[in-house]
Amino acid sequence: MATNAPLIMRIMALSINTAKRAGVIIRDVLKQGDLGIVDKGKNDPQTEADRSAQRCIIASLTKKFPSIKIIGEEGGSDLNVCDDWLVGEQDEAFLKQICPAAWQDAKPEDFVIWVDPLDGTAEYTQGYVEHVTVLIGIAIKNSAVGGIIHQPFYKQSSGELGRTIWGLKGLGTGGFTPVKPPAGEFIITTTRSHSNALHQKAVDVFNASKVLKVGGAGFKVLQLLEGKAHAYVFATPGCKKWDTCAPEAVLEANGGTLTNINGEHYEYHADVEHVNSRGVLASVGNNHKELVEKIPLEVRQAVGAM
Ligand SMILES: Nc1ncnc2c1ncn2[C@@H]1O[C@H](COP(=O)(O)O)[C@@H](O)[C@H]1OP(=O)(O)O
Ligand SMILES: [Mg+2]
Ligand SMILES: [Mg+2]
Ligand SMILES: [Mg+2]
Repeated sequence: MATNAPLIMRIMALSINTAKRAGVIIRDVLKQGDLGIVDKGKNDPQTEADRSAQRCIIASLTKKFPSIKIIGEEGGSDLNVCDDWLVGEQDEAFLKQICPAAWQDAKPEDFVIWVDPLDGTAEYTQGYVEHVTVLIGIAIKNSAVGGIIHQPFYKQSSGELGRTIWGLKGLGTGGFTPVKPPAGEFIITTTRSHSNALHQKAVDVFNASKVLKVGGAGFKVLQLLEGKAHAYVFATPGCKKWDTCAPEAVLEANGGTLTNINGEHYEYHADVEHVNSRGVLASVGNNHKELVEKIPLEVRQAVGAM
């Protein structure tokens, strides 16, 4: 069964276990205490956990799927990793599911895998570890189709640390229970570390009943999926394709929508520009278009020109 399953199913099943292994690395680096922080730019830190988790993920996926294009946030990594970091086992429970017909015949050259080994690095270095996620996004022919969002520091009721959420368009989601956000309120989730005056203007026009400021694209989309917020607004460039590919796929597999602030989907082919230059707008209801129209034209024009 496992080796005969369609490629997308095998990639998803290996990515689930690889994201979990990366989560262990992220917890271990924090435990050991020396984060090895390097500044890549303004408000853009990288730690030993980002570097090591990326090596683990890319080495494992490359070994099993050598002809598939993989793009990771931390650039070209040394893939000569210890055996302990090489994940070869696929998640068997995931493989038992039926592959949606649309993806059954996808070939290696149709795929791009977008890897954010640690989303929410600023929050990781500041102790907001529950905002941290590992993101593995799977694009087929330009579109975000499948995604894994692993939360290394999520405390399960059993006491176990970490949980792994997946989504595949046409199949659905797993690893959590989707909840609808409360009716009669409008709660926005947004950045806590990359705001500016223009972005704030876009948030303000919604006149939200509550604005949650949290780190990471993965964590914000989880808040939408678990009914903590109605919309995710990020009206500034800065996040990249590896930040949105997995969250977009998981959210949309559950009926939500993730686009730029003009309501257009991003493209995820191998040659696309990495920056999401027109920000992010994500929602769970069926009023995405209305939300887009609320963002003032001057904000949309200014974000597009940044
Ligand atoms: N200006 C920026 N420079 C670099 N990364 C950014 C920037 N803005 C957002 N990001 C990435 O998008 C994620 C979501 O942004 P925010 O938390 O501000 O809403 C951040 O955790 C960060 O990912 P990462 O932590 O993987 O570098
Ligand atoms: Mg980063
Ligand atoms: Mg990120
Ligand atoms: Mg990252």
